[in-house]
Amino acid sequence: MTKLIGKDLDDALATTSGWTLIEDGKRLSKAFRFADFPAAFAFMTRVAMAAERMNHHPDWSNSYDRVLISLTSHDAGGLTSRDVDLANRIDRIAGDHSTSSRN
Ligand SMILES: C[C@H](O)[C@H](O)[C@H]1CNC2=NC(N)=NC(=O)C2=N1
Repeated sequence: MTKLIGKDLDDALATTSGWTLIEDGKRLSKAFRFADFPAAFAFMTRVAMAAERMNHHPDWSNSYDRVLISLTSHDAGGLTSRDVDLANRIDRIAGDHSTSSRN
């Protein structure tokens, strides 16, 4: 899988919503907030199953009703289409859990 840089990275990011580039464009990051811990953990459970199906996994942390997610392709040392696909999949799942998401 080739690393996304420059215009290819910009074009791919244009398909995502609310994700922030960090670490010199090597990682995408987004913070989510849910109604409570059970809602946050239900979201994480669904994302975990999607990640396992895609064989592409997030780096994330959870504090009560908040989940902080960052995505990178460890084997490519930067961002690939897998990260963009997973970001969009995560947003669809979050939408099902009526969250207020922000960077
Ligand atoms: C062995 C397994 O296929 C690899 O470790 C996969 C698993 N999930 C992964 N997830 C992410 N984010 N980056 C990877 O390089 C990666 N590699």
